[in-house]
Formats: sequence, C-alpha cells, structure tokens
Amino acid sequence: MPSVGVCRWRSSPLSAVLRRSFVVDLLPPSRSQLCGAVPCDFPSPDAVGRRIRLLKIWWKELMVLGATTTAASGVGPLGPVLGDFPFAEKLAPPVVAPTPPAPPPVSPPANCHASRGDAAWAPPPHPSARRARIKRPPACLRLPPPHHQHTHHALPVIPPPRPPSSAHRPPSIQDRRAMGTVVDAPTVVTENEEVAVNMLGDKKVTVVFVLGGPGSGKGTQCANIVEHFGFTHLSAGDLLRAELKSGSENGTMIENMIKEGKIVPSEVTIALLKEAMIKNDNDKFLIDGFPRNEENRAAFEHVTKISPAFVLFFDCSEEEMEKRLLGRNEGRVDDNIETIRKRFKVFVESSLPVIEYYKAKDKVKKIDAAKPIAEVFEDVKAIFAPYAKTA
Ligand SMILES: Nc1ncnc2c1ncn2[C@@H]1O[C@H](COP(=O)(O)OP(=O)(O)O)[C@@H](O)[C@H]1O
Ligand SMILES: Nc1ccn([C@@H]2O[C@H](COP(=O)(O)OP(=O)(O)O)[C@@H](O)[C@H]2O)c(=O)n1
Repeated sequence: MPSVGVCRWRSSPLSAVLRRSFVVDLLPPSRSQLCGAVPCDFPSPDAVGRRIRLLKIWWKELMVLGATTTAASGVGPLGPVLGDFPFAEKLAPPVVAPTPPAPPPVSPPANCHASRGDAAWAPPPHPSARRARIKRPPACLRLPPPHHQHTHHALPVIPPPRPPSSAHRPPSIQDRRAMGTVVDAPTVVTENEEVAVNMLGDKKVTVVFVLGGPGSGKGTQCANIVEHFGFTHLSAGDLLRAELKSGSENGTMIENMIKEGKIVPSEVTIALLKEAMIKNDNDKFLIDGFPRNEENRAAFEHVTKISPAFVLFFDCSEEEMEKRLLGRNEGRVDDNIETIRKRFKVFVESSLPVIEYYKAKDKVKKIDAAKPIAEVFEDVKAIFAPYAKTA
C-alpha cells in the first residue's frame, strides 16, 4: 500500500500566544502529494476544532486514495492521535461533512501548460479539500494522472521532488515541521536583494548571516559591528543558552545538544530568532552562528521570507580556533576539547555546505579571521562601509 501517515501535535512556550501545531508527516510518495495540507497555528480551541475537522477530511481523502497507516515516527498513526488531542474533549464532536463523490474526469484548465497526458497535470483538488481553505500546491504541481494500468484507488506515481531553489516550490513537510507555523503567503524569497518582503510585514530588514567555525571570532567582531554600524546582534547560540536557562520545556534537549556540539532543531532556533527580530525595532540584524546547516537555512527562508544581504564568513584554522576556545574562559559547557572536536566536525559537515550554498549565489564575504582582532575588524569595516551610521 502506498502511503504512511503520522500525526503529532506539539506546543511551544516560545510565543506569547501558545502555539500548537499538527504535523501530518507523510512518507513518500504521499508526502509530495499532500504537502502543505495541515500544519498550522492554533491560537484558540475553536481553531483547533476546525483543524481537527480538516485533518479528518484529509484523512478520509488519504483513505480514498488507498493509504495505509503505520507508525513511522512521532506519536503514532493519525487516527488514534486525533482522539488523543488534548483539546478534543473541550469541543463539540467534530462534524465531518460527508465527502462528496469523486469528481468526474476533467480537462486541464486553459492556463495550465500541461495536458491531461502529462505527468505534471492533475485534476483540481477534491471539493472537500477546497473547503479546507488550506493552501495546497498548485494543481499543476500536484497529482500526476493515474497510472494507466492502475485501478481507481491506486496512488499515482509521484514525480521527483522539484529543486529546492525554485521560488515557487511549496514548502515541504520538513520545512513546515521546522516552522511550526503555516505559511499562507506564497513562498517568495527575494534573491539578491538586500531587503525582502518578509515576516515583519512592511518593515524592510537587512540581515547579515555571520558564519565561521567555533572560536573564529564571530561574537567578537559582531560586537564591533554593532558599535560602529548600528546593527542588532542576534547570536543563535546565546539565544539557545538563554532559552535553556529560562526553564523552557526544551531546556534539557538544548542542553544536551550543546554539550554534544549538535545542532538544535531549526524550529526551536528559528522561533527564538523570529521572536527577537519581531521584538526589536531595528531594521539591521547580524545573525551569528545561523544557519548552521541546510535545514536551518531552508526553514528560516521559508518562515521569515528573509534572504540575507550577504554572509560574513570568518575563515580560520582549526588549530587557531581550538586555542582560542580553550582560552575563552566563559564557563561554557562545550568549550572542552572533546566537544570542540565534535563542533569542528559538525561545522565541516553541516555548516560549510551552507557557506557553499551562498557562495554559489555570490553572497559570501570571506574574512581572514586568523589575524589579530583589530586587523580582522579593518577588513570587516570595509565590507560594512555601505551601512555606516549616518547620524
Ligand atoms: N582575531 C582574534 N585573535 C585572537 N583571539 C580572538 C580573535 N577573535 C576572537 N578571539 C578570542 O577567541 C575567543 C573566541 O572568540 P568568539 O568571538 O567568542 O568566537 P565565536 O563567536 O566565533 O565562537 C574569545 O576568547 C575571543 O576573545
Ligand atoms: N544555529 C545554531 C547555533 C548554535 N547551536 C548550538 O549552540 C552551540 C554553540 O554555538 P555558538 O554559536 O554559541 O558558539 P560557537 O560554536 O560558534 O563558538 C552549538 O555548538 C550548537 O550546539 C545550534 O544548535 N544551532
């Protein structure tokens, strides 16, 4: 049988409004077919009720498509989890509208470039899906036509995933999982522009990602940039350490990840960055130590719609960085030789590819960070000259 559905819900204490989200995690091939279906914010129990109903409608559709359920990860199969949802008992029993019969075969709309025989073409969404008011991928991108030898209920073959660089690619389930929010607006990240239409609405922001190995001097130079160029410094590591100290429900997880030099799941870090950016009136941000891997990068762009003006990359040898970290004396649990080596490995395996990604977009400004602090800052200043404070 073709598909697997797993549903779980989670809450986050990070937001003023308690956010709850369902994530329906569909393993391939159904994932690409139903991506964008369900994850959402639940600002109130009423909204939760509506989403439960939608989930049930979607679930029915999956069943119609011949899906089977298997607990693959998370809490378990969708059906039982719906029953377990903590707000469920506070709601009137959800009214699930009867699913209308399957629509008759239709021809592709005139404005769809594909024809019925094309693998890219699909009939419009089922009416119950339209009721759901949840943004699904455009029909042209979604269901390929049923495979000729297949019966009615067989899932069609799903085309291979589209390249991640496509500005119109619907966010994947992983991206949405990472966000914990629904992105109703089309995912458009303004490339090669210093400011983007973003989560801050009309407010245009300039974001610079500051990357480099542990101990390369990111924090030190960010302090200088703040002083001279009026940026706000958001250190992902500092935000995570503050979150762990705050007694958050994620505290233990964050602590363990930091001790092991591992990367905290994007949803946690992005929520912290997002909150910090929303709270701050400044429009120029240095985001230090983020994105640390491909997941961080893609999720951030999807959630915030912000593309960095450029990436400041502090290039330094491991030998020099190790020396600095061992002499940092900030009492950090991860500044010991064992964790430092793990962090170096993570940097090479996960963070360097992010730098390569931006390099391919001509957005990386590399600094020789092995030089003394003042000399490094001279190079930094040259890069930030266009952002000189005018006051
Ligand atoms: N260019 C430099 N030369 C020598 N020591 C430096 C230099 N830049 C930073 N340091 C020192 O190295 C340590 C790590 O720097 P830090 O800015 O905290 O790195 P990161 O934020 O990249 O982990 C700190 O003790 C800092 O004072
Ligand atoms: N985007 C990020 C940034 C930091 N972190 C965690 O925080 C730790 C410390 O990061 P940091 O940026 O403060 O310090 P450095 O490793 O750059 O010195 C990392 O080793 C990760 O465990 C993360 O998980 N995700």
